[in-house]
Amino acid sequence: MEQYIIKGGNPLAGEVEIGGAKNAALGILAAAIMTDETVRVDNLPDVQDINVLLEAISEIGASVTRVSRTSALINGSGIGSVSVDYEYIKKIRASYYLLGALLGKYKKAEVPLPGGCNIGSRPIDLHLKGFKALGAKVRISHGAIIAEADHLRGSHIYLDTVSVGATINIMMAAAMAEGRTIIENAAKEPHVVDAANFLNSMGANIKGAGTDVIRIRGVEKLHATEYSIIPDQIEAGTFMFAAAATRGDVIVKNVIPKHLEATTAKLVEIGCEVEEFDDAVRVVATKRLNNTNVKTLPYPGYPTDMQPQIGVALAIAKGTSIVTESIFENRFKYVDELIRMGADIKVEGNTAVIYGTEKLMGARVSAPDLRAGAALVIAGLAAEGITIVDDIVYIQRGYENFEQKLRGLGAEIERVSSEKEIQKFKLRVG
Ligand SMILES: CC(=O)N[C@H]1[C@@H](OP(=O)(O)OP(=O)(O)OC[C@H]2O[C@@H](n3ccc(=O)[nH]c3=O)[C@H](O)[C@@H]2O)O[C@H](CO)[C@@H](O)[C@@H]1O
Ligand SMILES: C=C(OP(=O)(O)O)C(=O)O
Repeated sequence: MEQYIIKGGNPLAGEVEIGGAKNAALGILAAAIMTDETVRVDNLPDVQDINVLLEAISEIGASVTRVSRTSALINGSGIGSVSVDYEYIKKIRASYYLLGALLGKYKKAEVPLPGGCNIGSRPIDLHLKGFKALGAKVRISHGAIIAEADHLRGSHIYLDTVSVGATINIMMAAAMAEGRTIIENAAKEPHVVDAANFLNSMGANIKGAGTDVIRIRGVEKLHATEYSIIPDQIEAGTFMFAAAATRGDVIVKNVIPKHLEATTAKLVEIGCEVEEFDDAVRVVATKRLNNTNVKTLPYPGYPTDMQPQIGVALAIAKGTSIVTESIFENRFKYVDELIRMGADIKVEGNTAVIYGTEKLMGARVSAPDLRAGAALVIAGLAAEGITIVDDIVYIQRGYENFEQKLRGLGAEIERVSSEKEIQKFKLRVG
């Protein structure tokens, strides 16, 4: 079991390069198997979830060639099975994208129920409702979802909750259905747009992605493409809050500033300077942060995947802040760990009332999930003394070279796996 050990107190300073968006890449890699021609995907993030999905698609017969750390060639012509039976696939949320991809291409898919971070009950009823509207029969058998159809036919689908996963999944299946599909109340996240752009580059006919009405004209075949994934706005936002919480000065490079608007607005509100460039943002925090209120919402609202990170910053801000989580019911698990570091936070239902404290103290804490884990690392960087974060396997699901990137900004952080290494770090940092 690996841990991060951190000596806090250094303001982060310098430049950090952001990788490709995990949640866009997961949809795009699943969609890549929808053609029998070779697809090249660039700017893949080098994270655990991507490796798991690539293994899963090669397990069903697709050929996957890693041409570099961040690029892969995928050819779906050899797929011999539409049944995804891979022991790790259950661990990732995005395994559900193989349903839409396989159903669209082969009109049949059998995929284990998805896993992912335990941040709420996370039903996939809307995905299944969409597949059914396209004419598929859907059943659950022995922990797997089986969806099949003689023909998929375009349909008018209204999503009663805004869902990123359902929007992308239905878009994939509908891309190869007969006729026209309209998805209403679609999610507008940048990764929805990226998945649509990718499918269009393969010959799909999808219009309106990025608005709440997506129109899809089904095509019979998709073809080869070369595509580069958008930058990860959540990784970027995490570094922006790390800069803020440590009163640092960080240039976050290779981003699309427009995708960071909600994060930037909150950083400015709590007293940071945020300078925007064409493909970078600079975050400067020179004094103690101010309090604010924030509510998570679908894009372009403040992202739920950035909720724990702002929670940590507000824990050391002046005054009282209120954080409302409106997407997932179980996303405050980092709060108990933060309290162990000296934070003063009360959670009631989907609201956390954060009474800012002057400083946090290093402690041994556990990452309860991906973003909460990253937030606890930020807490450790801002805290006085040594913090050890356990269960970093969650963090590795979504952050590439996290500790190297932080070290590049002056953080004292090591990935360790034994008591001996912990002692060595403590001796070194004094
Ligand atoms: C792999 C991936 O991209 N994960 C992201 C994706 O998760 P995921 O695709 O699971 O999230 P959704 O956007 O689907 O979920 C939004 C809300 O809709 C509800 N819902 C969703 C589907 C459904 O069939 N029925 C239903 O009720 C969920 O419980 C939740 O309350 O979007 C979330 C919201 O931006 C992010 O936090 C996750 O990081
Ligand atoms: C919650 C996340 O991932 P997943 O949906 O894959 O669990 C995330 O990326 O923050």
